[in-house]
Amino acid sequence: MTDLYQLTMAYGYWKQRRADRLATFHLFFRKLPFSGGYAVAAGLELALEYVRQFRFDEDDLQYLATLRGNDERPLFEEEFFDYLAELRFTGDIDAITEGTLVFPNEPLVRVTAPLLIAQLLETPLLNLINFSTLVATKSARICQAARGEPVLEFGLRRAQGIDGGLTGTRAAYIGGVAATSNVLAGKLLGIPVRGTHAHSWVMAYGDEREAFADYAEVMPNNCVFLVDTYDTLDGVRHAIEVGQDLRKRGHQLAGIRLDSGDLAYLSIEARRLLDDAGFAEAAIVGSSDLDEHVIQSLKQQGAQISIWGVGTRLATAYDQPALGGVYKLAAIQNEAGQWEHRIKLSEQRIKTTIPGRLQVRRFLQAGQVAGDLMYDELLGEPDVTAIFDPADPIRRKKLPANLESESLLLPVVRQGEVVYASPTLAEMQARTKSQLAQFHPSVLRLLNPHSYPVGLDKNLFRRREQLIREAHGWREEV
Ligand SMILES: Nc1ncnc2c1ncn2[C@@H]1O[C@H](COP(=O)(O)OP(=O)(O)OP(=O)(O)O)[C@@H](O)[C@H]1O
Ligand SMILES: O=P(O)(O)OC[C@H]1O[C@H](OP(=O)(O)OP(=O)(O)O)[C@H](O)[C@@H]1O
Ligand SMILES: O=C(O)c1cccnc1
Repeated sequence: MTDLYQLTMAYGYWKQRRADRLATFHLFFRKLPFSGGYAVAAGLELALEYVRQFRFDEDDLQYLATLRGNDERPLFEEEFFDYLAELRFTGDIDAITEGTLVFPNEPLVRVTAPLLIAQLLETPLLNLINFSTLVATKSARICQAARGEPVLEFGLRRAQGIDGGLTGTRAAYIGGVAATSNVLAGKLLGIPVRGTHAHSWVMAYGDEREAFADYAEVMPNNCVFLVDTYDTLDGVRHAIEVGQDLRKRGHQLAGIRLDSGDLAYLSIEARRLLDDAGFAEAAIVGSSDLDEHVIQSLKQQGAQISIWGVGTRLATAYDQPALGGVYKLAAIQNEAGQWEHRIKLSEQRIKTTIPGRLQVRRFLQAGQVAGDLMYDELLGEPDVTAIFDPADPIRRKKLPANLESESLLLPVVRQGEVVYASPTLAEMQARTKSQLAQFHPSVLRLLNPHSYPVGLDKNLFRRREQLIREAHGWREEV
């Protein structure tokens, strides 16, 4: 599971005897998704499982042997397959744990390994981390808009294939949803599952009251009636009537679901009808193309929805279909075994990479985050006096002395062995929640958020500026 060009480079490194030089790569994104103020890291456990299982099977090699160049000769020579057959991941990986809030340019994953294998991991790591981080972020935004009320993930039918559905549900759960309609995710990942019924149940009967009554007969302990098939408020009245019968049988009407029309108006009216009939405990589930913006607007309108069903726009990260995470070489050993920095220039300053072997230190002040400082372990201990914006040399944030801090990149693989026990998904979800509590609301707001200070320590900033000058062939500082 990789792109062909990773294998063409791997072949080249092997032939040119560069395969075993140690190199450090960073996986990071440059721009926050959804025009938001934060992202939620996710996908690490999946990436570690990939690394654990990494190897070329016999049938993989047989397939690669069929590939031809433009002269119809084999692309790879036979001995390369003997090499690949023995190849295992032998390097080190450090990574930011799932559920951590992350920001542009910070390495979410750092790989230090023989060049050939570190390169081969580019595509799978990006595939596994990008989508999960994107959906976990979307989920956190949606849950934030719901202000602690349960969000149910209903997106499987619109997800990008089976794996998109499963991975999407996993990430949505890390971001904060309470449960999913996705039974496969329940079975395989232990995520709580919930479900109501569809319009087809009511349409199969024609008579709505009879449909609700029959449903209540077979499933008295899971009655959330979808009331909008014909006339929504009549539907609420029918739900109440069946709820009264349920009570006589010793059960409770769990709630109703609204799936069309003006959800603010209808939920307020439905709440009144339910309360007047003595069903104050019955929940009102709202669904219908919801996302964080619609939920926020409904809240502002006083909508009486207590559970939010969100499908398409969550599972597909509808307004931004991809996170632009990249994987860049930042340092490599030379022939003598000494580490050298590497930088990629760009006309856009923000796209010029950050060289070195990076660690991220997050500073805390009175329980709230103060800023993230990236530094280069190859240059030694960080200078913790200020955070320099890599995109703008004028912008820097001074850090008070003796602040509490935490290193975000943790050792997860050492010499090819996974040394990190992934937390449970529920623990990852709890981490997202506790992380969100550490950030100022101005960073978290959905519209035009304040940008959180993330940058380089003085040593790395200077080193990078020097490398930029050298790469341009400028000798003097201007
Ligand atoms: N009061 C409201 N304020 C803002 N947005 C709302 C409000 N009520 C509903 N919406 C949103 O407006 C959109 C309405 O969608 P649309 O007009 O396509 O049809 P619908 O009412 O859901 O009916 P149907 O499903 O039958 O097509 C949905 O995204 C819904 O979440
Ligand atoms: O709107 P979403 O956020 O994707 O939530 C899931 C939707 O899936 C179901 O209906 P479906 O979309 O199949 O049909 P409908 O649009 O006609 O209700 C459900 O009734 C929700 O409307
Ligand atoms: O259980 C539900 O209400 C549900 C499940 C999937 C999609 N829409 C709604």
